[in-house]
Amino acid sequence: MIRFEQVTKRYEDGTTAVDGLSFEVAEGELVTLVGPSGCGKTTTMKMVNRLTEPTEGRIFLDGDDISTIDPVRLRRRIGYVIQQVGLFPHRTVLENTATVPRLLGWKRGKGRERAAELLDLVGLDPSVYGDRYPGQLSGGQRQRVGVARALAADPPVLLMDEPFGAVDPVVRERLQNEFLSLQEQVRKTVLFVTHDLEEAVRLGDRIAVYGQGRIEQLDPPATVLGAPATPYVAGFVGADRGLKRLSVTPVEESDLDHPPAVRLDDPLPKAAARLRAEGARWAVVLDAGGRPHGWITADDTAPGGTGGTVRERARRMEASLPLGAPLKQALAAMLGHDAGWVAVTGPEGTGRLLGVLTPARLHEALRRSIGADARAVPRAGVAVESVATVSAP
Ligand SMILES: Nc1ncnc2c1ncn2[C@@H]1O[C@H](COP(=O)(O)OP(=O)(O)OP(=O)(O)O)[C@@H](O)[C@H]1O
Repeated sequence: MIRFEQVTKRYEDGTTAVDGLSFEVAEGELVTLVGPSGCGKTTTMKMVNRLTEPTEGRIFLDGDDISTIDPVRLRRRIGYVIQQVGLFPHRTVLENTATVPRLLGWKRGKGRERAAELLDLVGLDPSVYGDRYPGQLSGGQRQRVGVARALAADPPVLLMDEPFGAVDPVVRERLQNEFLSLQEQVRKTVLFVTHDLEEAVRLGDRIAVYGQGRIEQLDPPATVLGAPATPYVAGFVGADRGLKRLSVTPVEESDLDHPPAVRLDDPLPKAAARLRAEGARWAVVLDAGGRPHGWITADDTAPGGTGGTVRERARRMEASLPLGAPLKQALAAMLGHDAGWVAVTGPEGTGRLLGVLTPARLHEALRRSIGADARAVPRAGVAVESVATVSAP
């Protein structure tokens, strides 16, 4: 959806803000850009909507080289949310939200209808807030209007530059949660700049960790925390802090998925029927005691002539851990076995399968852990970044 090809940006004074950047963001994916001040995050964003032009390299949006698209038309395809929301002070919330539809020449009624819909979507009742002026809103409410306004023309892409940077930690957490559920509904392709690692972990499908002008690692949050690609990334995630987060968060029963399970001694047609009935592409294979043995795909169960049992076609998978084990152990098992899931067993001693943990669910568990910590800290005087000081003993 968005593709950077060897993009470099040198400002006139000789500063190289971005240096040979190549990466891709898939449709509907949310990638957070995180890194220290001045490492080129904002420059990266501004090149996407052509507020800044690259010195070298090319950027593609949905396959189109953006240097060939008129900037005004380009920006209609891209919503932009920044920290200083930039609402017009003398226009009402509804009018502010309808800015882009109006610029696009929509009929006034249609624009206002759409604006009201969006205010609702970001949790602001249009009948209460629509006629207010920005000065009559809290900081968090203003940010919500900023998000609603960026979504007004339904652009496929959103660029968000520290959108929640100016609000206090409690409001920020609420805005993050709201934005996550909003994103589940609208599934935009999002580039999200933050200097806050926790925010990056919580929101990102993947995190791009910036060094000076370049991306040091672009991976799902759990991988960035658990397996930093370079010493720089390890330093940035603060070995202690990131690993502690994974080390102190246990795998819980609610984190588990439950794919169909078949037994080693089941006849293949029975396994095939089970998979068909559940519309699944694979099943966990259990031994006679209900302990995980491995897995089998729907293709593996396809009739091969003589029938036979699951045992003959099952694939071995040894990544397994007990319920309550830390996420770090789960991640290590996934990475160690190059597996897309790990078997989770319990209760104590029996080794019986309870369910499986996938990378996506591991990420959710991480989010849960961050959320729980954020709620546990007192409202005043706490920097949301200080995971090390608020993590469980
Ligand atoms: N218009 C400009 N002219 C010259 N240098 C600039 C300009 N804009 C940015 N820079 C420099 O480019 C580098 C990258 O800046 P950029 O704003 O992209 O960083 P950032 O990672 O977004 O930082 P922050 O987190 O502080 O916003 C910095 O060294 C900055 O001083």
